Amino acid sequence: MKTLIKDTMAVLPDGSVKEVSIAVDGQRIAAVGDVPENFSADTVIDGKNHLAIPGLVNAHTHASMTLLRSYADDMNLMDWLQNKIWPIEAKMRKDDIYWGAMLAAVEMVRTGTTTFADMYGDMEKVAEMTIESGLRGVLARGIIGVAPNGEQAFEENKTLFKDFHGAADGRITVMFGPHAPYTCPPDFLRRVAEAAKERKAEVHIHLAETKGEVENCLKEHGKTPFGLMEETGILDCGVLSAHSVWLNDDDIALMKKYHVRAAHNPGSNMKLASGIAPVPKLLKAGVCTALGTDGTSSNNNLDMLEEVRLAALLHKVDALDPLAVPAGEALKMGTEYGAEAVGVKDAGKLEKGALADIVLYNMHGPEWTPKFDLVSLLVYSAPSHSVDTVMVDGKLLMEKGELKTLDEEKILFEAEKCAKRITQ
Ligand SMILES: CSC[C@H]1O[C@@H](n2cnc3c(O)ncnc32)[C@H](O)[C@@H]1O
Ligand SMILES: [Zn+2]
Repeated sequence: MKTLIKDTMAVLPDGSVKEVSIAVDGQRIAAVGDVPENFSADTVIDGKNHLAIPGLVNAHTHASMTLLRSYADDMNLMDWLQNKIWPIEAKMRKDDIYWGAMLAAVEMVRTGTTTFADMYGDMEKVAEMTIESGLRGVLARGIIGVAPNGEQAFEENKTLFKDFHGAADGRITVMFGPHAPYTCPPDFLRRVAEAAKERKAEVHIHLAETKGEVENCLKEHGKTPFGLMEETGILDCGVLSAHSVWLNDDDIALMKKYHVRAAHNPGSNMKLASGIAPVPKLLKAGVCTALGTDGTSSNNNLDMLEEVRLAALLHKVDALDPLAVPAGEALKMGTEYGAEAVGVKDAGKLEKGALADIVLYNMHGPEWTPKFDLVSLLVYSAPSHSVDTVMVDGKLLMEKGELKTLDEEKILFEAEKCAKRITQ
């Protein structure tokens, strides 16, 4: 299957914006500009007055938590988890996970996300969503490593890896998902590290999210969460570290040494009042720092353009420096660095040979007018409903606002039904 996106404005890997045509052949980009004259496309997309970017990467979420959107707000992390979220998650069945994930898929495609890194239970249902929607998914079975379900969750993560790693033409990869240092004891983490290493799998974990987590970790283990991860062997596996808010210089040095990738969640960190991650410091230290929404009960949506905007704004006001995270760097965090963080090779850039994960914004409308600087318009002004066309792996998931793989009305209906049942 060959597609030509003709005469679109495009954000290129060096940050410049140019008018080009983009040729896609199978899963990959065949040319950006200088399209060979004999390129015979099956589909031609008119790119005039559109802006093309590499697809947005949500580097940390819990897709099926869409069912819990607006269920528990204005609480801090541990109060929210222990008193509202964990009790209701205990009532969720496989069907709920599936329809919650499908609801997330609709929202992700509509807002320009092409890859998501997910951690939850019953992840074979999220794999099903990934296969059906056409999205790219980096899936981990979230493991709370204590009785009564720790061992079973660990086994389920191994099964998930066996059944789905590399599935859907390589669109699915599987990681191990020990939830956090405060839910997984050190010996359990050691076993997870061994299992991950045996399979050459990576680890997705919440680390250093709150001040209390770090204080308790120091009290109980005499080490920070990152120090503990080094001791237990988790850092040897390749780690996607969600949050990474409360870090000292030694933690940042460990992140650099072990090539830990941070998934910064500005919306969730603000809403749960967790703190402000030292993002400019991480970027300066050369730590790959991507963006995530977290689940929609702590955000409360999956709109990655909003996270790009929050990242650009939050760190300016925190550092009292308008250059702390410039617009172009924030966009890279949501695209190029995102692809690197979740371990998807050859993605996150509009260049020849890259995976064809492409989002087109329709630039007609007040928020896109006038057009001095298209990256500035995208990061500081554009509404996500101007996402017009979404391609993953060379296949169109949305064209001119029309979803190609998902039955939106049925999904909204079923998700509403599931949410009512679990909250009754
Ligand atoms: C065991 S599956 C994953 C688990 O993580 C919970 N969760 C959602 N958001 C956060 C967060 O910000 N920090 C820690 N844990 C979080 C989710 O509800 C699932 O129980
Ligand atoms: Zn999370």
